[in-house]
Amino acid sequence: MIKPEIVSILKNKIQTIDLNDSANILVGPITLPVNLNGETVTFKWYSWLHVTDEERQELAGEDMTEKLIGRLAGMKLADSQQSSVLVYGDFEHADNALIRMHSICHTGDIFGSKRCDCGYQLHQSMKMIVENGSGALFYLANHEGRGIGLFSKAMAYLLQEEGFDTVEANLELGFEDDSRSYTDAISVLQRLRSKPVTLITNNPKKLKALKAAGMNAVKRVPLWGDVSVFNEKYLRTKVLRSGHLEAQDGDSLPGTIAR
Ligand SMILES: Nc1nc2c(ncn2[C@@H]2O[C@H](COP(=O)(O)OP(=O)(O)OP(=O)(O)O)[C@@H](O)[C@H]2O)c(=O)[nH]1
Repeated sequence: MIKPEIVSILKNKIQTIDLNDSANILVGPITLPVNLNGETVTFKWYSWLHVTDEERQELAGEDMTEKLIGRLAGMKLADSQQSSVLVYGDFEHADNALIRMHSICHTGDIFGSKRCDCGYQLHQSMKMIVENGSGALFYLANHEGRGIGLFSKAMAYLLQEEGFDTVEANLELGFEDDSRSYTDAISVLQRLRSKPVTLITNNPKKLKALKAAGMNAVKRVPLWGDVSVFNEKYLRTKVLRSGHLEAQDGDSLPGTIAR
């Protein structure tokens, strides 16, 4: 039996976002003070849970929060992946909002690996959002290795140590180069803001995904940086093989990544 006071604390912080054949259950906002380059910056944090159509129907009704809490302990959510979003400023109403759709990178974001530019992009985009005054960083937890998962990424890294590039390594292991979906994140974005956004990315596929979801007024700002001998080939492969838009004069870096 879930105590009524527990339900009443959580009820107003849980909402369902319906998709065609499934749903996302969004929880938040939660106050999240973050250490950003030595300064404390306060974000509003949300996480969401993707549920199937069947689960949505089972949870439906006035007592949805109670039913959800009742199932939570049995759902083994730590064994799967849930994504989240850090929101800054008056995200719903601000005229200019910067968005980052950041694919999880255990090695780059957590360990600070220099084999990719992910850790740099994560921290730099948080900084850009705060400097802009409004924005959101979506941290997409089922995107590891451009959708192949951490274990497979470890295997892909071993192939890369033998000379395969990042795209070839994915293909040799039986994956597509890029199998990421932005549908869930876009549904959350559309719930939190209906005005135009500017996307921080070098990847035109991300812009295309937002436009395909009906968000026509989307602009882009590039984000290149932290180029080193360890990731130069990886970055060049993104431009040459994965369709990333190369740096222009005036972008932070890298002059070395040329066609
Ligand atoms: N399969 C594979 N994935 C990698 C490798 N290095 C980084 N990643 C993953 O690539 C994802 C980031 O994708 P990128 O192609 O670097 O960049 P992007 O997100 O498409 O584009 P930007 O928005 O410009 O950053 C993260 O999920 C990383 O885990 C690699 O060598 N092989």
